[in-house]
Amino acid sequence: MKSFIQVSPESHFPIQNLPYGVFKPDPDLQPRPAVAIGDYVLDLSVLADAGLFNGPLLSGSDCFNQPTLNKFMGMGRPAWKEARATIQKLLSEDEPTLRDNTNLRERSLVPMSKVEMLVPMTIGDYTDFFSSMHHAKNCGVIFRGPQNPINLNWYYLPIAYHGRASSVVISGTDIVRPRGQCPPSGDSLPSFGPSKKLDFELEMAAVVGPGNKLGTCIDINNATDHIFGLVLMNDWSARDIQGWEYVPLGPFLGKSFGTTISPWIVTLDALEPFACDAPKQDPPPLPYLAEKTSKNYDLQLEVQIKPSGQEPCVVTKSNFKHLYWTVTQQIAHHTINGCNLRPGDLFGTGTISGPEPESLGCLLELTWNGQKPLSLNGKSRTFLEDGDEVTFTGVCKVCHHHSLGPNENLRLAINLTVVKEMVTMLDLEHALGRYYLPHSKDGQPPLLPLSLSSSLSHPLFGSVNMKSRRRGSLSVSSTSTTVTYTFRNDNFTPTFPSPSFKEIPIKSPDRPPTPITVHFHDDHRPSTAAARIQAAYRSYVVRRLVKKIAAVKSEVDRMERVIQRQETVDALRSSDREKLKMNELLMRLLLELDSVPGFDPAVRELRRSVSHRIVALQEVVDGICRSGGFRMDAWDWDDVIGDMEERVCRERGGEELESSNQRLGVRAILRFTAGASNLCT
Ligand SMILES: O=C(O)/C=C/C(=O)CC(=O)CC(=O)O
Ligand SMILES: [Ca+2]
Ligand SMILES: [Mg+2]
Repeated sequence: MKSFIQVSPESHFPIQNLPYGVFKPDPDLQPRPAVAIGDYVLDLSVLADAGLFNGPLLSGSDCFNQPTLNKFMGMGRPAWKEARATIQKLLSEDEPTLRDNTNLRERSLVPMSKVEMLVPMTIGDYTDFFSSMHHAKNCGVIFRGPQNPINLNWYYLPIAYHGRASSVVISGTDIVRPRGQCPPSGDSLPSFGPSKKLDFELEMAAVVGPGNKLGTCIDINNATDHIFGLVLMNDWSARDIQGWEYVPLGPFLGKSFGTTISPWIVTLDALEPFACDAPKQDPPPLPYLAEKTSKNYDLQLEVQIKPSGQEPCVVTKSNFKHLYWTVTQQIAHHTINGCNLRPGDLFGTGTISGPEPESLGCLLELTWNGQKPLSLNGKSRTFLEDGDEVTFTGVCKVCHHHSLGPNENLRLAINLTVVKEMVTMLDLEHALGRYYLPHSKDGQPPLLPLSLSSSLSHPLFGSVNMKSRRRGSLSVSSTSTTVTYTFRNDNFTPTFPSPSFKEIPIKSPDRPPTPITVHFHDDHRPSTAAARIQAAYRSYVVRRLVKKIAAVKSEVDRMERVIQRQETVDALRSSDREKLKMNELLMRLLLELDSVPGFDPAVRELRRSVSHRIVALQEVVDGICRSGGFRMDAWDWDDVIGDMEERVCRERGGEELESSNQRLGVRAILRFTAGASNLCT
């Protein structure tokens, strides 16, 4: 079959392909569905308006007068076949309807170079599988070592994670280098910053057709009818962020910052001539995953990286046929629990790596996690750099047993994506700086992130609740410098109709003046005013100090949780360095508390209770280290606590112990030991 439109032999879009997409002919016009033919996009809304979709399923349908393809996708294979037959006929060289109608041709055929392509469907859900055995094996060796690279479950079910649909973007969209936490190396704490291991993942993705209702499943042998077509997909991955965060719940921020798809969806009808047998599965799949015929497509894939200002280099060549789990098995598995699929849902295949070293689908594998750099234009390269353009190409080549002419290479669309340094860096830095302190001035490692919200809502603070309101502050760590104070606690009834405000700057040696606002109501006598100012100032200072203690307390909570973990116990027992580190951290918390002046009894009490908890933790750490090779559950906790009490009494004086158990932190130890033994049973 040939079109009346000239299609060059190199084109991805001969009349045999006719992939679907959505485009805008002009920034001000509505998006509309199209197919690609040669160097043109064919506007399906124009053909529909001209009444040219006149088959039984499509005549009268508005599926091509939509800004996305979801409606058409939901109509199912019979409608897709009818549309393909109509479009192929309209474009064929012998058919005069479009060929000889200049006006219709001019309105419906738009040069591809002039249009903007959009993500062609609303993607409600996006799932990314892990279906190439070569990829799974290589990742397993890299992440977990060579002993047992592939978990047993991988051989029984198509593993996947739920990806983020809202960050799926169309080819050509800049990808911002993500920032995040990267794993600790050696004894350091996790670091934070732009990812240094930004990677591509060579994937394809299936776009779901009709889908299924919640509570039903799709039979494996009908699953093809739920696949509208395939796109190329790049699941951009930040390997350093991913490696730190993915245990135990799987990929999260290391992959959610962007996923690129090609603009054109190639239908399974177009791919049919290139179907081939999928790999034989051993062990055989469970019956719900066993298909009568298990098909892949012989679809050659290639990735090029073009460093900024340089020539592109091909870095890998793979093939869709290497997938172990087929897309139909993915669909059957995804729905076997009754999970519903909807038109437009996206199913990533997972990185498609082949068996050869030059057919690996991502830089993680190609450079073995950066240990074996590639050479790009003579320069050594491990991961992606800013300004790189990554291009995926998929091509089905003519096979001799299909009588396709020389024009009839079937090519999939190009995916062209530029990576740029992120633009929102400043805002993000600002927002994160409050929670994560990269380095303190003295070069000490930071205290780990402090969370104030949990501490402030802790009952411990009930007695110093001052009913303050913060103005304009949504965040608990707001740095708002205005404290608005009403005198509820000072025997004033808050029923004044229109209070006036005064700002009173407070000077302190270490920070710029901070105004606080005092509400004056109908009583303006100087003595009352002075008393109120004093009270307001005092409350303000108390709150500042409480906040400081709260931050330390929250860190103590965290340390208590950390110390309860068996890994921590093991590390403390086996390494003096760990013990030293832990003691230093606890000591720094004590010093931090010491810097809080205790002129107010409530503040003093609070400070004391937190410092006693730290002392108790120090005792627990000592106890753990002294307990040598025992397991936590084998300890005699009564002895441990008895020892501690005795020692604390000896060192700090008996009366304090008698005055309150809680103050000595013994209750904290008891709580801790109860938690620890629960943990171990
Ligand atoms: O084998 C592992 O422990 C982990 C592997 C991965 O996380 C690989 C990966 O990035 C998943 C993907 O291909 O999207
Ligand atoms: Ca992936
Ligand atoms: Mg992704």
